[in-house]
Amino acid sequence: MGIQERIKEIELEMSRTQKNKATEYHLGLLKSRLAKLRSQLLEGDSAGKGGGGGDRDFEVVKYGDARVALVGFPSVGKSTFLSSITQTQSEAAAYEFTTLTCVPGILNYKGATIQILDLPGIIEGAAQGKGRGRQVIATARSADLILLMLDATKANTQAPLLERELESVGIRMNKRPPNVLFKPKKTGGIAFTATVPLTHMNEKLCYGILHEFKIHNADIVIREDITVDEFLDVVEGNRQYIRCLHVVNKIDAITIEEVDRLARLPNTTVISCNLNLNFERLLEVMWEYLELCRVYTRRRGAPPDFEDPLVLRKGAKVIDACRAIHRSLADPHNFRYALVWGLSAKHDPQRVGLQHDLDDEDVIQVIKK
Ligand SMILES: Nc1nc2c(ncn2[C@@H]2O[C@H](COP(=O)(O)OP(=O)(O)OP(=O)(O)O)[C@@H](O)[C@H]2O)c(=O)[nH]1
Ligand SMILES: [K+]
Ligand SMILES: [Mg+2]
Repeated sequence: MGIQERIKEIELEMSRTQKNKATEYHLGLLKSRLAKLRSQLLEGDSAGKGGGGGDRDFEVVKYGDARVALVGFPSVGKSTFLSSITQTQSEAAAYEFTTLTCVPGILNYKGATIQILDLPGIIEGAAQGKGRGRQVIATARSADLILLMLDATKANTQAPLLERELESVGIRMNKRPPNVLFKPKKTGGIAFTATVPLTHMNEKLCYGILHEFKIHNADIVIREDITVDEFLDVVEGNRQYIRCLHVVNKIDAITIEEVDRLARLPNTTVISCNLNLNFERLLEVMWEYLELCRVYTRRRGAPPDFEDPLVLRKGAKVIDACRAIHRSLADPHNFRYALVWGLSAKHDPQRVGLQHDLDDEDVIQVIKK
């Protein structure tokens, strides 16, 4: 029996099993078997078996400070959107599957260079290799932000279908990794600790799942009330935690009441490419979701360079800024101290070391030895 059939079989068994205390353990084990098979499917892809291989023209080199992927059903307006916010013209048309490959564009925003990838439309079953599904999903995995583009007239059904496709290949949207320590070892058996009461899991199920994965020695410390699925995410370890924003396009085609309702959904921004509506707002939300941090450099005796900031991740320290200027600068042999002006500074300027936390729009001057 192939992997696909075994997946189908387990899904069927799960759907037939009633959910209650008595079946909790059994369902947990089925879930772990399912997770294992799905991972095998993914690994098969990256090894070039399955539908993933032989598509060099699909791969686009990462460029700029961050990468945003446009994912959605056919004809929701992904290409129209790319052509509206970048200089790149990606062919758009009223028929499905107009776009057949990955088309990159560049957006310059607030001093940052953001790569936007227009992708072919995906349909239900994409994760199993329908259409260009696998290549699209592999590209989505490499993004810092996924824009899940939806057609306003079908948003209610499209959103959950797309989410399921992406989740089935290990993409976790707008989630943080579970607060669990998991450390496989060579010997010593399983050491299990939960620092909080567990309401969806228990120690026995944890052992059962680890047994499924042939893990017999490991330290486990569970620090939050996780679900079985979250425990599997930790054990498998190949999940991709990515920010995701739902972009509802074509709001010109629905009633104002419906626009209002959609706009209030979590992680959602509504737009119309046809009417050029709400782009400013979308860019602001995108910026927020990318969690970037701009740091302006200044040379001794010169004003700060506000044109070309260092673009770092939120939470960046002085050491990250130094590395972005030049690798050798973060070396304690070269770095003496830095002067920092801005939100992170107690006074302007503050004299700081490599571990100082920077804030968006700080100004930095590095003093070398
Ligand atoms: N009413 C309306 N139509 C739009 C809007 N944006 C795009 N369209 C139309 O939707 C159709 C599909 O647009 P595309 O940009 O090709 O869609 P896509 O998602 O790239 O489609 P594929 O590449 O086939 O997956 C075109 O006829 C566009 O003119 C919009 O805001 N409102
Ligand atoms: K289209
Ligand atoms: Mg397109």
